Amino acid sequence: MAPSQKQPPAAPAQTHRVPSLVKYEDLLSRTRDFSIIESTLREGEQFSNAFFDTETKIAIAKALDDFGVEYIELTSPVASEQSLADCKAICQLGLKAKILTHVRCHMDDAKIAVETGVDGLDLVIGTSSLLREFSHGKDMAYIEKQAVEVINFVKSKGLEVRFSSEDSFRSDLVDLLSLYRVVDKAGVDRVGIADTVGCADPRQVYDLVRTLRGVVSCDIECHFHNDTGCAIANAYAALEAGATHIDTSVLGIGERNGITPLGGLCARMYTADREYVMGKYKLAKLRDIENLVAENVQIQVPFNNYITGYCAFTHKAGIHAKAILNNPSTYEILKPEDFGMTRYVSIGHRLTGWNAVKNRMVQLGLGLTDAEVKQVTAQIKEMADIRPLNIEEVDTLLRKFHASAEAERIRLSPSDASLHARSSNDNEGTLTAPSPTATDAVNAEKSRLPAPADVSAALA
Ligand SMILES: CC(=O)SCCNC(=O)CCNC(=O)[C@H](O)C(C)(C)COP(=O)(O)OP(=O)(O)OC[C@H]1O[C@@H](n2cnc3c(N)ncnc32)[C@H](O)[C@@H]1OP(=O)(O)O
Ligand SMILES: O=C(O)CCC(=O)C(=O)O
Ligand SMILES: [Zn+2]
Repeated sequence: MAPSQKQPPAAPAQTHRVPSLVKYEDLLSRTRDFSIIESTLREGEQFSNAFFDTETKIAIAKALDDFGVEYIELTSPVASEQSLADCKAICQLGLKAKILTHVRCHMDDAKIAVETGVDGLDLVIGTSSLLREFSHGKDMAYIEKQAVEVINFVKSKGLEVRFSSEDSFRSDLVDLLSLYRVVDKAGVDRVGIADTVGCADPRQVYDLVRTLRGVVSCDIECHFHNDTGCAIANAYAALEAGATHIDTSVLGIGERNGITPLGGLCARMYTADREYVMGKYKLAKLRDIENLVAENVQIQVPFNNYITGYCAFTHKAGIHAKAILNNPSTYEILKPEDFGMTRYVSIGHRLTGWNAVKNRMVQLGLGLTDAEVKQVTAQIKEMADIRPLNIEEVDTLLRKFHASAEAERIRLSPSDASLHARSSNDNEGTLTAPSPTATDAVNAEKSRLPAPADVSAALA
């Protein structure tokens, strides 16, 4: 570019807003200052397949503690003798995370719970007319009186206490806010909002939490079911509106199809503030925690799971692959290495492109000219029109192609052969080979259909 055409140097990126331009919404937001209440050992135990013996509960609690969640919520000790014993056992582990147990807002339950050694109680009672009529049969006046009584009792024991209204989004708003005002005045540490049936959308969540933020001075916890697919978005909207605590479970397990998943919430919050999330959670442990829980409840980690799904960092189409190899930010919002994962570029299919194939050639140490890479890419596409090839089949094809290209070069001009081979090795810095955490993606490729005769013959 001629000197006269030079652009002025770019202004430094603006990282802080001028105070007068900070919006009220930004001041409310807790997306950079929130806590996770991990409820795999409470809500997760309500998942249809869940049965956690003591040893498993302890392993899960330790893993979550190591990951860095701020709270671990346990099943009510009133549920069974073993639940009581397990609650006590987990309290004795000396974990960094605070241990909570989840009980009905009733003195009988609270009296048992405060003796277990927990750091706090999560009290709950249904406030929607449906639950008042068909679950516990109590009216709002009774609920209010009971709530204050139980809160005072728990506080008198020096424990943290949260009060939550089950089915908040189908409860009367005036009833709800009056109740929360009363419990806030009674000195509750947190109030909870629960979308028990998964009916809420992010806008409703934002409105309710923001309104509540103006009514109570205590912390606000939110619990979102995923029946209509909004559990993560709702959690994010709640934090934007000033909620301070979000309930999660590993892989989202819980009643019906569950709640906000721990991994999904991490992915979302990392996108909002990578350093903050990486600073407080050991993200590379997610995969092991999910595998531990999946194995215990006899499910597979879903293919499209946030972060750890087998194809979460697999890139396929040629246009994507080229750009990814030049700069991964082009098609990745999450950096796989931040989660102990590995990127994988899949090439044995008809959507592949020569840039991706060239990259694989370089990985294999096989030098070809760009024109030759384009030729072998055409061969891959032709074969992959019959069925996709796995990585070993692609490698076989590339090696065969390379050997015959080399032989041809030597035949034509023996002294120039090695020059050709070296000329295309200029892309080494951008390589991405299948590696241990990409093995799921590689194995999936291998397990596809057996080779039809014409494909196998070409590779033989
Ligand atoms: C939305 C949620 O996930 S809330 C959390 C759900 N968790 C659990 O249910 C924990 C596991 N539950 C259990 O082990 C049992 O249900 C128990 C021990 C809590 C109660 O068992 P049971 O006494 O046999 O009652 P059952 O489960 O049939 O019915 C629930 C009882 O709790 C009462 N109840 C429900 N919510 C509340 C509440 N917040 N405060 C007081 N009582 C309540 C109901 O009225 C009903 O009592 P009743 O029929 O004896 O009058
Ligand atoms: O205690 C809470 O806030 C939530 C209880 C619960 O699991 C629900 O309402 O779905
Ligand atoms: Zn729930």
